[in-house]
Amino acid sequence: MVSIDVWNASVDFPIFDAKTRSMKKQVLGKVGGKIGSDTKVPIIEALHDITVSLKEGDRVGLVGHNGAGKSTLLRLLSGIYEPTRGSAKIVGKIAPVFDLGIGMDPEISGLENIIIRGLFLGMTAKQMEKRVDDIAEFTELGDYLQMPLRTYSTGMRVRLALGVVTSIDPEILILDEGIGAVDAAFLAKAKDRLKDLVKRSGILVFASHSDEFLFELCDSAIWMDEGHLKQRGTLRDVLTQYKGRDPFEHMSPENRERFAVATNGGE
Ligand SMILES: Nc1ncnc2c1ncn2[C@@H]1O[C@H](COP(=O)(O)OP(=O)(O)OP(=O)(O)O)[C@@H](O)[C@H]1O
Repeated sequence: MVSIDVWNASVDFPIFDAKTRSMKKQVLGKVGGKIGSDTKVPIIEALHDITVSLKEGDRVGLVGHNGAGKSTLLRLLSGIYEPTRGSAKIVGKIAPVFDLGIGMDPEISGLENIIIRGLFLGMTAKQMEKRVDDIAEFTELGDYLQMPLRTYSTGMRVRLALGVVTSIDPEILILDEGIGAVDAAFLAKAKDRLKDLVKRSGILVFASHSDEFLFELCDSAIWMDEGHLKQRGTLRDVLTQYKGRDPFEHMSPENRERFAVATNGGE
């Protein structure tokens, strides 16, 4: 069984390059951090006293303003950051997808990159070889897959990366919003694959600014605010508090109906 448990965790970033008094003031004024008492180095407390428990089947959206601590929390939940104070326990294999392009080598072909990227996401070479044809078909890149990645346009790279990411079998899937940065037509095609990917995952945590995308993939949510966990609840409740209005108000009737059934068991 997969699980993530975080107890009273804080994550601090010391800012060593803010040496002058005025620069320290500027840094701290912006983010409301605090000066470390021993070192006089300004410290930004990106996460403050977070306690959260995630278990098999959880599909959690992460919302909050810029700088609220979403990316830092995703990295804490992935085991990439250790808490400065408090503790974190992760049971399960993590597939962190923060940047679609990461782990791609521009000098090798698209086909070779499919295997390499899969390895980065915790798959074996054998597993990836079985999926290459399916990924190739999805990307619609044809003969380009034999060419080095540096010859691809940005959009072509995103297709390749999205094809690989949606082919894996993650125990814990941690997605940052960059995944939405694909052209709309291709995203529509990727949506079903993304939904299947989420179905295969034990736990999903997904940071996004898009209500519709959140409703597609998540049923509950966490609202981060200035490094604090402000609210955890159903996706609809959290978005209503966070945005000050019910997200269903501005949705198409079809989506409203679809998401209401998925999240609240009907309105
Ligand atoms: N490596 C780092 N070094 C110093 N400060 C950092 C670092 N990473 C994040 N921070 C600071 O921690 C705070 C939280 O940042 P984080 O990136 O987690 O926010 P976010 O909610 O993901 O924002 P966004 O929506 O803009 O991506 C910010 O004040 C940010 O400046």
